[in-house]
Amino acid sequence: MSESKTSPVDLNTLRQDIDSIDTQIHELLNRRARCAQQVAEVKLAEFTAAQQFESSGDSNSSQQLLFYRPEREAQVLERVKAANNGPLADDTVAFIFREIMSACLALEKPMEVAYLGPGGTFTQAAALKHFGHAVISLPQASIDGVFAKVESGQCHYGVVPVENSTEGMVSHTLDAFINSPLKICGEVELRIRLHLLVSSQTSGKEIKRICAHQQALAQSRRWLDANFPGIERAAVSSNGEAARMAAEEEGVAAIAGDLAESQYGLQRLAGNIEDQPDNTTRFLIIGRENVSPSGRDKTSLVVSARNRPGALFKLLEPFQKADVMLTRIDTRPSRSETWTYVFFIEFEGHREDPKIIDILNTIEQHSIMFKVLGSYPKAAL
Ligand SMILES: C=C(O[C@@H]1C=C(C(=O)O)C=C[C@H]1O)C(=O)O
Repeated sequence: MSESKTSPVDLNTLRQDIDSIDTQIHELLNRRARCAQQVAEVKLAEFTAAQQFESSGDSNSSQQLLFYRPEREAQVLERVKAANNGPLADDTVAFIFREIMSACLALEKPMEVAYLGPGGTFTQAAALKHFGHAVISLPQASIDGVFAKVESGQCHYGVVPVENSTEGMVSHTLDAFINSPLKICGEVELRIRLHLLVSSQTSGKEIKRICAHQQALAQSRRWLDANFPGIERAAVSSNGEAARMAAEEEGVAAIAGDLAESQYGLQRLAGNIEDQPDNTTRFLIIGRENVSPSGRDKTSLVVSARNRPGALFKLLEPFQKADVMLTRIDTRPSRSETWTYVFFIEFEGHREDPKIIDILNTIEQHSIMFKVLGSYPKAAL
């Protein structure tokens, strides 16, 4: 005879248990929030003391930057994942703690994050995944617009797409870095799941036109050929814009993600219609401050060498000698001189690690242009 038959657990008792656990979680959450507030007070006191010596009058904006510590947040997320014994999945607990930290930090004043808009795009989803939902996310019309908002100090951080697993690099983002003083402060990876969405007025009726960003159309082309042959497809400026059109025009369907679906109150006719099941986009967090080491970091570098035999080899050799893992390398034509190239190199480690300092010094000697774009924690979610 099974255990549950001899001593059936009563539903009411279970619910009382849940209520009592919730009360404890609630108390602990507020205890944690008070602790985070105290950390903020300590940081502010240290900052104010340091300023008395430097006397560089500073704004509210940089006070907010003082409270937010990307490397510490990455460590918290890694720690909860490592300590997790289930039944909740590691990623699930990390997401919950992501939101807890976001809410604690927003007690001071929510951070403002610029992203490539409009609302409902995957870049907004990436911003919320990285910072949690307590930030204020502000849509910008272009990648340059995102850089400008952060450079001017109007926003604390920015989020821009940098590469897609099926479509390759977003070259505009790489080019923007070359002339910008901003630093890479983090990275986010997002599984891109595309859905066919319609408004309630279109649901059940004929679809006359399917709108989406050209990348989303390309990423679901085979599915569309099989399921909607002969229906007009229109490329629009973003998935968010496609969702807005579907919400307003009868007979229009959009291909977009979860966030656009909920923001525009659309219905899902078909889910996960992307042709590549592991379709992923990587985004970068850009900011004005360097990030301290978290222990699990990456560094991005842009460098240009004299155009002569073995130039690229000379740039890469120090990594091999020091046994440092390269995570990506890309080439872009240099804007200043025809047929010269700049290389974007990404590798594991932080610019303050002694081994990395040596590598960077060697590379700088072999290059005509050299710029560390930033060291930042590897994506933890
Ligand atoms: C509490 C701190 O400050 C902020 C809040 C954090 C949190 O809630 O865990 C973590 C890092 C910071 O963004 C801290 O630096 O420890």
